[in-house]
Amino acid sequence: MAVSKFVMASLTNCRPLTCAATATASSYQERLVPHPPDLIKWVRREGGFVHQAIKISQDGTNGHGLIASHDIPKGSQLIVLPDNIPLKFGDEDGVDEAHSVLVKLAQKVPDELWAMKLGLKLLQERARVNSFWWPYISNLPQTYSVPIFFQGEDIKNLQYAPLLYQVNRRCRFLLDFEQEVKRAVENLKQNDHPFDRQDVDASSLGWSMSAVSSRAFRLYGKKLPDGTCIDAPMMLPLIDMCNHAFNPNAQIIQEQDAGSAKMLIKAVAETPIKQNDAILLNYGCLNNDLFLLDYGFVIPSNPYDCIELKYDGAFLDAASIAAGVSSPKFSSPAPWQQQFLSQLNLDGEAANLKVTLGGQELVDGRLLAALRVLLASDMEMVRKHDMDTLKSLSADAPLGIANEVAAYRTIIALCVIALEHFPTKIMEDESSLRQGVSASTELAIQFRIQKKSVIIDVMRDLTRRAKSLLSKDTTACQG
Ligand SMILES: C[S@@+](CC[C@H](N)C(=O)[O-])C[C@H]1O[C@@H](n2cnc3c(N)ncnc32)[C@H](O)[C@@H]1O
Repeated sequence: MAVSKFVMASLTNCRPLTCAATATASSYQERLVPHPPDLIKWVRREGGFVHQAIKISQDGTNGHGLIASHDIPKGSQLIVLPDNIPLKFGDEDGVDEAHSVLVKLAQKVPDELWAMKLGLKLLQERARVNSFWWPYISNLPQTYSVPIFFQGEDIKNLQYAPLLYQVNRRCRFLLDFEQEVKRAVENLKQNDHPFDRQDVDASSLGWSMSAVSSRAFRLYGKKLPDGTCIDAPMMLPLIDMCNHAFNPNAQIIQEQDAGSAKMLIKAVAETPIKQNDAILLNYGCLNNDLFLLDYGFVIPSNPYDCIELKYDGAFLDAASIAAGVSSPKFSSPAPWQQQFLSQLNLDGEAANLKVTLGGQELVDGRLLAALRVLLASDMEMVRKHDMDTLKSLSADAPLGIANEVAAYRTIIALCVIALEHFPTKIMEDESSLRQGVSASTELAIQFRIQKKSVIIDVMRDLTRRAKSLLSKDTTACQG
């Protein structure tokens, strides 16, 4: 269920909350208006600082970006934003009716969709004719490549149930929230209306949620009387033109302004930056699900990408039989094994059955411990080890080589089953890409290729580990 593309507004003499109807690779570059104001000049005019070597580049493959027009030494300030420039959802917006409607609507947004809360404020400013932030907002992309805007076929093309679930959840939320917004504003007077009496639909809500999820940073917000600060998402004009890298050359820091209690937000060079280098920030060590859902891109060979599986006894029995384990106990664990499963929160009413493969951990510690324990027959031997050792892949076969190899082989069999669940093979996906497809189909296919690659990498790694253990075992027997 994709949110339909933006509808045309019929309102005049206002800032319409509409967008382009079709998204192509080049439309992701297009801005809300054809020739938006110069963002660098605006930031300087409003009291911010922009290093003279910082320029906006419009010819990158990742949309607009910032580049250095000459070398910049490490530690240099690149951009400094005073407190008035970031766009936040704050108390300082006053206590008028329009703001209180916005606050009430924001309270109805679930926490994990925090981007929608700030999105309401962004939409309000987008609709406001004399918004202070118009020079910034008009420079925002017109469309986003996040999957809530994919056609149904491309959502299916993702082929990965946990992501399909998230996309459907977001689409359903936006469609319901559209009704919520309509009800909240239907009888309001022009002056009290948060969106200048414009129609807000699921598409415009989706636009603002995506603008925020792909550009906002979670920083320290308001200072509380006890001196601590609450975490607040904010949009950082110009700084948010930086694209992402896991090895960035810039970072964001917050500092108290010497002359006031207000915070300054700075982008600072973390490494020396060479002429023509892109200025890059790390958006976070995220898997491709989050990069695609929130930012609309996929990172090839992402070291943090992983696949999600459900811990299921019958499924694990099938996998371990396929791996050559005789009479596995996953669906009928002994009471002492069940106790371990409860300790791992893999059994019981409030169990969390989600486990992962890939990423930094390679095998979810809880899954590895469960496999080691359920494939063991000697309770005393298991009880000699603490849980951290049983969960750690770096622990050297804590329950013996045969147990360890059986655990690895079971995971490899799980991987084979998981791969078989994808309707296409990587070779077929690559062939589809070569034939030429739309931007969103390409993104969906790249996403699923990466998921399959994660599984294959886990299989390769565990096969290598099993071989190495078995060769150690043979050497020990011979010695
Ligand atoms: C904070 S904005 C950066 C500025 C943006 N490129 C623009 O045109 O306004 C984040 C967006 O930039 C793009 N982007 C950033 N880093 C990227 C990367 N490493 N690969 C692909 N797209 C990237 C994605 O569209 C993402 O949603």
